[in-house]
Amino acid sequence: MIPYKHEPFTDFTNKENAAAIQAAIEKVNGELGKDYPLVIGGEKVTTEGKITSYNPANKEEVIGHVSKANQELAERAMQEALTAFDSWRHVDPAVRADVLFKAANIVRKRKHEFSAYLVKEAGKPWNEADADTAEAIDFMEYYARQMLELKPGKKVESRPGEYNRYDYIPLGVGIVISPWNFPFAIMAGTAVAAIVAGNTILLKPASTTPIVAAKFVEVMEEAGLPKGVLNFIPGPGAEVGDYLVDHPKTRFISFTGSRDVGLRINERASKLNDGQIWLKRVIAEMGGKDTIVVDESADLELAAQSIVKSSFGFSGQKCSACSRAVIVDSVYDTVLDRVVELTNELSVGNTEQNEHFMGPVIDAAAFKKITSYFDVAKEEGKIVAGGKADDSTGYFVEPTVVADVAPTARLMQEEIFGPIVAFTKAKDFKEAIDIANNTEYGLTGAVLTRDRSNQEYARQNFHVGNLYFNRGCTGAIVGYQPFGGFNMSGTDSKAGGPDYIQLHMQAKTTSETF
Ligand SMILES: NC(=O)c1ccc[n+]([C@@H]2O[C@H](COP(=O)([O-])OP(=O)(O)OC[C@H]3O[C@@H](n4cnc5c(N)ncnc54)[C@H](O)[C@@H]3O)[C@@H](O)[C@H]2O)c1
Ligand SMILES: N[C@@H](CCC=O)C(=O)O
Repeated sequence: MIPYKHEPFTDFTNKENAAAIQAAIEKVNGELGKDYPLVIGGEKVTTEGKITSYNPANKEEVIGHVSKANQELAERAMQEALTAFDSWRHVDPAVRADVLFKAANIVRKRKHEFSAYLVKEAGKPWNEADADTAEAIDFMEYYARQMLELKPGKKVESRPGEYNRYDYIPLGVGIVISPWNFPFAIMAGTAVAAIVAGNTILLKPASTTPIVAAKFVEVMEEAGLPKGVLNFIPGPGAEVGDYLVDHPKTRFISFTGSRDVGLRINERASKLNDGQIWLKRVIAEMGGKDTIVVDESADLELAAQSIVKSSFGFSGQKCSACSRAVIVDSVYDTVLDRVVELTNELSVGNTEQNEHFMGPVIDAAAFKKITSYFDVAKEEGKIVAGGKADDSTGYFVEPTVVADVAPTARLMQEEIFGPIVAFTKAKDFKEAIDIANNTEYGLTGAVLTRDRSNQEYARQNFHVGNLYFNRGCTGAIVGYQPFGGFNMSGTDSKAGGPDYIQLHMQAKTTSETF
């Protein structure tokens, strides 16, 4: 077994690589508008009602149509998943891991094609699409190895005349509900973790990005996953989601998305329904309101670069994105001025060619929500860069910097999920950390400092699941920086970490007396 190493990112300044992704985008352009079925018990099911996926950079362009599940089809998928569980749970974990290794290799060979779909369907710039695809490969490679490690169980002690074992067994049927912002990595990662652990699943991707999910389902079939283990049921969250969350045979729910939907799922899952004989397990990775703190000892150029990259990468549409910069008084103006300079250099546009740092935001609803914060920004601070938007062809929002915002202002508290960063001044480092902690979230954060005592103070007191020093707060790598947050950011499941697979399993003690 080759030791796990994360999939390298593609260097698109290399002409061959640039030509390869361009060719993949051309190929995808030739496939636009196709129909994709549901997959239930291995059977391809086409429905009359469809979810249509559009290019957010070009509102008129249809990426594809996906059949739409309703409650009846969701029930059929549940029955297929229950049947498949009876056999899949007994399949040797090494064989289950092999399916993931093979799938990772299939994706690796078609890497740019997947990234091209992410460019077209989610509006990702090339580098962000490439990172999303690389992360999907990483999840498959990493969780497969994790399962092999767990296969023999964990060591427990035995007394003379006694043989004790501690083994992990799967849970049952899981509902995997994924967001649109990492339409490949998070969707595939949450699905394969559940599957390799021996569970069967119903996968409900976000309705804005179902095509890349449909492509992934094809890969899993090609990799040899038996029928009924992965059932693909895109559909409206409220209708299909609620039905399956409430279902008495649902054993666990793996959800990644917003705070409000996560809370709804958590609440509904806690209610006992007729025929239910277990407590449902909920894995919920939710929103963020992430802060970068800069003190007076920091490399201020690095600080400015880190804030810009973390705030505006993929148009700020990451749960990890920096949306608050808390800067100590003495260097506030210097950092703010440099961030404004760097922000003014960024370009926004269609990312089909590699010309723009930022593409569109995902859809009309996101555009409306994000731009509504421009008025809030004018009330609560001063817009010093950006502040304009254009939805005539696609949903383009300028990267926006808002200065002099109070720590408790809406702009500093609410998840905007777009390219807007608010700046706040702190009188000293301790106050900066207090401000960083004053939201209900606790996902990521970064501290730029050369002062070791400040760094250690932050390590102990900055309450986030992923804390970074002297870099930005986005871009966790599977197996290197396990990812998940505290408080309203979710259950801190730490995707891509050594404890993740176990969340999809239960431990069984057996004790034999001789
Ligand atoms: N913590 C993390 O790891 C992480 C990662 C990515 C995104 N996010 C968060 O996700 C959000 C953005 O994604 P989004 O807009 O897709 O989130 P969302 O909550 O609107 O949707 C997420 C998924 O839930 C489904 N859904 C909606 N209503 C449902 C219901 N009643 N029952 C079951 N499922 C339902 C949606 O269809 C979608 O598939 C942001 O808040 C972001 O911070 C968190
Ligand atoms: N894991 C990603 C964020 C996922 C949420 O959107 C990061 O670390 O930037």
